[in-house]
Amino acid sequence: MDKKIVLLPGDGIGQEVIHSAKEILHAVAQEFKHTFTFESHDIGGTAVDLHGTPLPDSTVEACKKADAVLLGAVGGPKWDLNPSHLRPEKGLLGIRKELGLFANLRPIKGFKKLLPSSPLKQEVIEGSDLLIVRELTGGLYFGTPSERRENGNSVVDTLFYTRKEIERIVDKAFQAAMKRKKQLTSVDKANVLESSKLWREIVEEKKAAYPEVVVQHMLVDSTAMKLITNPSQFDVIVTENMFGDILSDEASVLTGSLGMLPSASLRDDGVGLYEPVHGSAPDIAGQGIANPLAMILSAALMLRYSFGLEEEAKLVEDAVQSILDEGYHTPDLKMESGVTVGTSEMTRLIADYIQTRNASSCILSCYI
Ligand SMILES: NC(=O)c1ccc[n+]([C@@H]2O[C@H](COP(=O)([O-])OP(=O)(O)OC[C@H]3O[C@@H](n4cnc5c(N)ncnc54)[C@H](O)[C@@H]3O)[C@@H](O)[C@H]2O)c1
Ligand SMILES: CC(C)[C@H](C(=O)O)[C@@H](O)C(=O)O
Ligand SMILES: [Mg+2]
Repeated sequence: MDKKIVLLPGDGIGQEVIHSAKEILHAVAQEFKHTFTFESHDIGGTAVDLHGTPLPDSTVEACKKADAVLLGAVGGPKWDLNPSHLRPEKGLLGIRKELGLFANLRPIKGFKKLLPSSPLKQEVIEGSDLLIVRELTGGLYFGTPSERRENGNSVVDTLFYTRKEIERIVDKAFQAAMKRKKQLTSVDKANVLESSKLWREIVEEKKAAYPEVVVQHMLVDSTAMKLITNPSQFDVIVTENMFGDILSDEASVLTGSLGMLPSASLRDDGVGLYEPVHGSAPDIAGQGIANPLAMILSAALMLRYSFGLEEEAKLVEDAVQSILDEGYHTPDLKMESGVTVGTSEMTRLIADYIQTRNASSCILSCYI
């Protein structure tokens, strides 16, 4: 299979973990005889510095022509005082909107051996395996006007959703639920927000088309509590843009680190941008200790969703589990015992596993 992949490293540890994804994809390509070609483009703060904008037209054009896009992370203190239109985060929101990536899938699955990154008890998190389906191109992030008024002394953000925007993400979530445990939790703030009332109405209407799916509505505040006290009650969660952003970072404690959560940002025709849930982590950038697994697992999602390469995706995921089973982990992860490694060593261990594991299964199949 021949595929053209655009890499958007961005800023901070985005620059480091994107190398890891590329190395893993090289290993996959070599083992399965695919041709993946890579093209890097600027986004975020790096693009502000080089081109005077967080999202150059050349980046948008390249992403539109690509078979898939991998993004590292954007942002950092260097750009914190930039005017709003030059903030690195505008580049990220811009590319999501330009590509029409309305559905952000954030799977949260604990890997064996990893301890939670908080004082949560191991038995609370055991068996938690959920999927947050986050609406990505609407809501507060994109509402207008969002500007200072009264000489800068008052401000407004608008939470705006159309029926169509809610319907398509709710459909996506029902479809995901049909492939999993047929259990859907729709999270909103319908006791206060009009947008949530419309959201709830639409979920109720859509139920008829998916009669096998058991649906519950939950308010976002109590969901935040239940997510870390009884996570195994959840399977698929669907929610609006900002609630999904906050709940997914919270849910990352179940997996041991924010550095473990991958995501796929999709539209309906298979076009996708794949990005870790974490940010540019300025506190550890440049030290070679960033956990590359969220980025590598995002590349696995790309193989599965954009290229239909299930075996390859599964091999990458198995490689991650096996290397963790052997006790190797980056400093952000906690284990009872094990060996602490940096970004490049962790990446090499996974690439080696992919190459040797696939070679041994090939030798075996040659003899059978
Ligand atoms: N998708 C994105 O590009 C994205 C996502 C979130 C935040 N951001 C941006 O990143 C910048 C920093 O934001 P923040 O500090 O609130 O969030 P962050 O996700 O960058 O970091 C939060 C904490 O998690 C740790 N962490 C995150 N990823 C890690 C990894 N792979 N390995 C080890 N530790 C990891 C960091 O060291 C930090 O202590 C901001 O400019 C923010 O806007 C970008
Ligand atoms: C950087 C920011 C705009 C972004 C978001 O809120 O969507 C990030 O937090 C994420 O989760 O991808
Ligand atoms: Mg976030």
